[in-house]
Amino acid sequence: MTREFLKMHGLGNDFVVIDARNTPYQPSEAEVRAIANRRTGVGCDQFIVLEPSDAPGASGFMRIRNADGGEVGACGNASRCVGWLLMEESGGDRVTFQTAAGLLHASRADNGRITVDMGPARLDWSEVPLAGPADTLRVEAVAHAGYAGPVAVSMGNPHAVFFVDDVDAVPLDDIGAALEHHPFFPERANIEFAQILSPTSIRMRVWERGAGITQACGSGSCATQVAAVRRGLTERKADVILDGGTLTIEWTEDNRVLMTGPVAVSFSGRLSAGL
Ligand SMILES: N[C@H](CCC[C@H](N)C(=O)O)C(=O)O
Repeated sequence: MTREFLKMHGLGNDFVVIDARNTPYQPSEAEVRAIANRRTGVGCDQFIVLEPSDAPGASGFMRIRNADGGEVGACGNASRCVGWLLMEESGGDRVTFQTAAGLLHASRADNGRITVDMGPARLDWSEVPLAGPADTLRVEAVAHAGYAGPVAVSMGNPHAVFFVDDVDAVPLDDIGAALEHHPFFPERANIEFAQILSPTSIRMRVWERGAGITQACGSGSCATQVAAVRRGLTERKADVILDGGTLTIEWTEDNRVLMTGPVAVSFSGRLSAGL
């Protein structure tokens, strides 16, 4: 059997997207790894399957798999891509869809950009989760290679945000994996290094759980802005400047995190063999 897919990206964080709302599709971890492989497969950071949803008002369920095959609860850049696809399909300018972390609401913004309400920031240690009670504003138990005390926050997936003076000086290739797998993160973690440029702009680089260094991370940008506001470093709305481009993130007073940025379709294709 073969399946059509769309190759999409948000600021270079790229996805293979399959619409399985009419024909169920639950690939194994090995299948996802093979598709995500940039040498022998299509190549992507995350593999997205759109499934039927029985949640009232939801147009579908977005299943998120990392390149290592694991299923995760949030993927901001892919959420903008799926939101755009669903709005193109309905002709509307807002849409709701389900993820493992809850309902997301997407809407059209200016210049072809998409805004997704990524839901609340989860701030308690047990929600990240961490291995034990800790002050998530500065997790002293997490230290490696001279970096210590990140802010821990969940956007439906775990993040550890380190604030540094110069992100480009951080040897992310060398230390990302050790931090992702730090024992204080029982479900591993996405690792962000952030440099405050002004009260309304942050430069950030990311090592993603299950994917490594990516060009951009939407949920990581949300986590970074929440962390910066909690530390008193930025206003509630700021631009996060990533290797692949810029996202605008607002953490509202009623604890919703709104992410705005572009989406792009790279190409379409067909997957075959064992699908
Ligand atoms: N690139 C995604 C994040 C994927 C998170 C995934 N790496 C995880 O394990 O949680 C984003 O734009 O939010």
